Amino acid sequence: MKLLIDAGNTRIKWQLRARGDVLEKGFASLDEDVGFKDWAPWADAIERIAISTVISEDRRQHLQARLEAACKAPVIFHWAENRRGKLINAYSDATRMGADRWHAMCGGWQATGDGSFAVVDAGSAITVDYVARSGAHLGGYILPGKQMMLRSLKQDAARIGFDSLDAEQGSPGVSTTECVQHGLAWLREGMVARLHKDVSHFGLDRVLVTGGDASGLIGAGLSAIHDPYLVLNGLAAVDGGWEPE
Ligand SMILES: Nc1ncnc2c1ncn2[C@@H]1O[C@H](COP(=O)(O)OP(=O)(O)O)[C@@H](O)[C@H]1O
Ligand SMILES: CC(C)(COP(=O)(O)O)[C@@H](O)C(=O)NCCC(=O)O
Ligand SMILES: [K+]
Repeated sequence: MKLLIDAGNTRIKWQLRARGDVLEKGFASLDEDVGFKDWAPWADAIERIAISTVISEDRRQHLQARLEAACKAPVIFHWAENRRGKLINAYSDATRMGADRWHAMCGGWQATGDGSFAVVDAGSAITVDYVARSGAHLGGYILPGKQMMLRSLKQDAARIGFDSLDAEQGSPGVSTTECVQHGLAWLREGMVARLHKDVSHFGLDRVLVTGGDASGLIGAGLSAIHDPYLVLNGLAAVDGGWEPE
């Protein structure tokens, strides 16, 4: 049995797999013991732990130590690579790319076969990456995520005080709360429109979306396949021995 972990800046996503089948899965806050309790019953049966992460080196070491204390299995970290199979990273220095972006692209490639695709990961930050049918990564974007935007408005402007409000509409707001929350919806709509334009411009066959705020983008009209575990699918393929050609 294998434990797969995608440790992002906000949450970890995990799955227990045996012979490729997903037996258990879940989300947990990185700073709580929730995930550990969830998979504790299987601790003795876990033979290997594979991790894709973008957290700081301090937090990474802490996570590794906790896993090693809870489980005898080896802990293996996988990072972004120059290439894997036909998939070729556009970064000249692949070590600078977030492992989650690379593994999401690997998951997209596995799901799409020889098709081209866009991957959107709406997590702490939002990332967008485009992959051509040949497997060439065309590049991507990094944007602040929903909570990051709200936090920066609250922290960096003295007189923006607002409440939470799950605004789906981008109509002009008539209070601070509405202006901020409708502003987010407005930005989402703009992002979705631009993404659809790029999909047509680059002739991409499909869009895959993941991350905690994926449903917000779908609500704003994003035409995409939603897979909350996309990064883990790519990680599983890489850890399972999918050969870099
Ligand atoms: N239960 C939840 N806990 C934390 N964030 C959540 C939750 N549900 C949805 N979200 C949203 O998901 C985002 C984090 O997405 P996630 O994919 O877990 O990020 P990361 O990969 O950076 O850890 C947050 O910005 C938040 O808006
Ligand atoms: C952009 C990210 C912060 C997204 O991570 P997340 O928000 O999902 O936790 C992460 O992929 C990262 O730290 N990337 C390193 C820079 C790069 O990819 O170029
Ligand atoms: K992520």
